[in-house]
Order: sequence, then C-alpha cells, then structure tokens
Amino acid sequence: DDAPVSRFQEYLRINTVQPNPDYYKAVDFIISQAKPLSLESQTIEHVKGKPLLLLKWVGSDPTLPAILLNSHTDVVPFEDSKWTHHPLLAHIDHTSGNIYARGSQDMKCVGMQYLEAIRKLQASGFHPLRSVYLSFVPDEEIGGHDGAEKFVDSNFFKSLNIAIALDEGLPSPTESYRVFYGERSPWWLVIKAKGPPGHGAKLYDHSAMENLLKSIESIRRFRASQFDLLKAGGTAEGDVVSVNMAFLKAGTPSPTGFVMNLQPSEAEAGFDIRVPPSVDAEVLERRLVEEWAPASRNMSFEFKQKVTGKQFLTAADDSNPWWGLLETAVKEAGGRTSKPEIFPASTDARYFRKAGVPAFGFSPISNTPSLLHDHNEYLGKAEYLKGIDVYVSIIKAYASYEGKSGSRDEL
Ligand SMILES: CSCC[C@H](NC(C)=O)C(=O)O
Ligand SMILES: [Zn+2]
Ligand SMILES: [Zn+2]
Repeated sequence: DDAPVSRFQEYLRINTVQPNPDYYKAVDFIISQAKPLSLESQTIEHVKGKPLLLLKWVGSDPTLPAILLNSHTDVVPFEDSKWTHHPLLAHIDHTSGNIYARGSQDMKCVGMQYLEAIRKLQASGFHPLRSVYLSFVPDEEIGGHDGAEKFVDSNFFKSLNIAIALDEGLPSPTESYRVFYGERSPWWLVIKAKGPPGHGAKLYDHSAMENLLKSIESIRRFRASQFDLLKAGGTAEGDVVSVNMAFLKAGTPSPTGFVMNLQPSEAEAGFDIRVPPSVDAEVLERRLVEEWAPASRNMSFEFKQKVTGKQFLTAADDSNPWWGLLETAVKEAGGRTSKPEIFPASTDARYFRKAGVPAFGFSPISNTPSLLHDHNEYLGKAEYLKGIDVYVSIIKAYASYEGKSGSRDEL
C-alpha cells in the first residue's frame, strides 16, 4: 500500500498553485507514471505555458466511442501559516492516516487514482474494449478557458469520439458517494456605486457608501431567502442561488490608513453568485439591474465571470446506460452512490456537457468533510486506496461496455 501513497504524495508536492503553477513539472511527473503502463501520451498547448496532457489506453475496438477520465493539475492558493502542516509537504499523520496537502481532495487524488486503477487493471490482465483517455488539464481553478474549454472546442477533441466523461465531484461526509449530473453557473459580479463626496461629519443622501449599502442590504435579503430554503430542508444546495460577498473596496487611502473624515465618491463590492439550472437567469438579472445596481442610484455593474445560456444536464437515470454502469460498478466495489445532485460550484464537466458529451462529477471520497479550497485539506490514506478500487470497478465496466447506445449522438 505504501507505493501508491508515495506516488500520490510526490504529485501533491509539485507546486501547481495558481496563479503560477509549475505545469511542466506536473506533466513530466505524470508522463513518468504513465510510462510503465505503456499508455500513449501527447502534450497539447492551446496556450503557451499551459500544457494539457492526454494519455490513451488503447481499446481493442476502435470503432466504439471512448471513455474520458478528466482531472485538473492546478490547485488553489493557501495561507500556509493557518495549516497544521505545510500544504505542499503532503505530510501523513500516522495516527489518523490523513494526508494533508492542497489538492489532496481537489483533485490530484482523482488524477492519480485513475492511473493507479489502470496499473491494477493491467496487473490483473484486463484489456479494454473501448479506448480510455486520461486528460490532465490546466487552469480549472481560474475558469478553464485556456484548458478544458479550448480542448473541448478543438476538432481534435471531436475526433476522439468520447462517449462519457468523468470529472471531479465532492467528498461525502457519509458512507455514500456523491455524484453530480449538472452544475450551477458562476456569476462573479462587481457592483459599483458613485456619489458626491463630502465631510465625514455631514449627513446627506446619495453618497457612494449609502448607495452601495442599500444594494448590499437588498442582496443580503435575497441571500437570506435562499439560505432559509436550504435551512428548512427539502431543497438541495444545488437548487438554491448562493450569494456571498467576496470583497469590499472603498475609502480614501492615506499613508496612515484611510481618511476618516471624508465620505468617498466611489465604493464597490464583489459577489460570488451561483445560479442553479432550475432558476430563471433572466429574472435574476432583472433583479440585479432594478434592485442591486440601479442606474437611478448611481450604480453600475460588471461580471468578472459569467456562464450564460443553457445549462446542460447529463441524464442520471435508465435512459443513460453510463449512469447504471456507474451505480453498479460502485456497488460492486463495496460502495454506494447517493441521489445524483447539481454541483454547487463549477467544474470542467460543464464544457464536456455543452459539447454534447455526458459527464458525471464523481470523486470517490466518503466519510470525509469537504475541505476544497479550505485550510488543512486532507484525504485519509485508506480512503485514497479504496477510491482506487472504485475506479478499477468503474473503468472495467465502462471500458468493457459493448452497448450500441454508447455514442454521444444517441444520448
Ligand atoms: C468559475 S471557474 C472556478 C472553478 C471552481 N471550482 C471548484 C470546484 O471550486 C469554482 O467553482 O469556484
Ligand atoms: Zn477541482
Ligand atoms: Zn477547486
């Protein structure tokens, strides 16, 4: 059991932290892991400095559409002073068996588990019928535009003829694994207020701060209404709009801090908003224009990120054979899947779905708190090893599937 864990630690120790990830080191490492497995390998640079690594385990029937196992190589930044172990050391706590590292849940675990599962399948003498591709993509954490999005838009991607893609999910605090068939759309919104400046001792209407605060109050009321739905139970996280303030920027700076007796002429606030497929985006946008950033209150807005248009969902029922195969394969590995959900945040799976390729978000992590983007992100050693066996079962089922309904055109 030590060798797979050591290999995982090695990957975790490569600094692929945004905004300056060492992608080449990660790619070189993965290629070194793929070599003994005799996988075909190619590096694609849609954007210079942002390599995407594609590996292929060639199936015996090239006419059948292929399987894609996707993972991203970048990770989010961290405040190392707030961690109990440095997030790039991949320290193992030998009492609990927990491996502490940025990327241990999101999602270097999954990338390495795919490879370890293939290693095990090869050792058992298994040969795939369908080809299995592994994509290691850059930049997911900053929107995936120079990674999965360009990959999926390429003719080369179309030529791969992918039937089904697997991408990241979320850890489950219970025994059952979580599976995702769609996701909320990210809207990263900045609202800006303007108003006449004035003496800090003067009471007057329509200052920039007052204008912005009215919007913040309105946004907070909306946030509370959504949160109440969640707290009442019966509504899933992926079915309510989340709104969280990401930054506040206002005030007149001085060498000793901010000027205290001056009401500034400009103020802005940034919000991370996530819009479920079940919510009418037009209605929400109208609320933004009329209540949250009305021009009549000297307000404007811009989106730093906005995914618009139809939100594509992957069928998670009997109409999609890949769903049943996944459920059964997890069961055969001794696990259980819970009711399929809408992913609360964003993943590269949205690009696959948009291109007509069904995609499930799935990370085989159970009995573990979700610590994505948090301090002290960790994964238990035993959970990591169990996840490899879950992928052994899934890859075996997917790569052996002979059914005709496996082409994306028919799904
Ligand atoms: C909008 S692209 C950023 C992607 C990131 N994904 C995850 C899973 O955290 C997010 O949802 O913030
Ligand atoms: Zn991720
Ligand atoms: Zn992430």
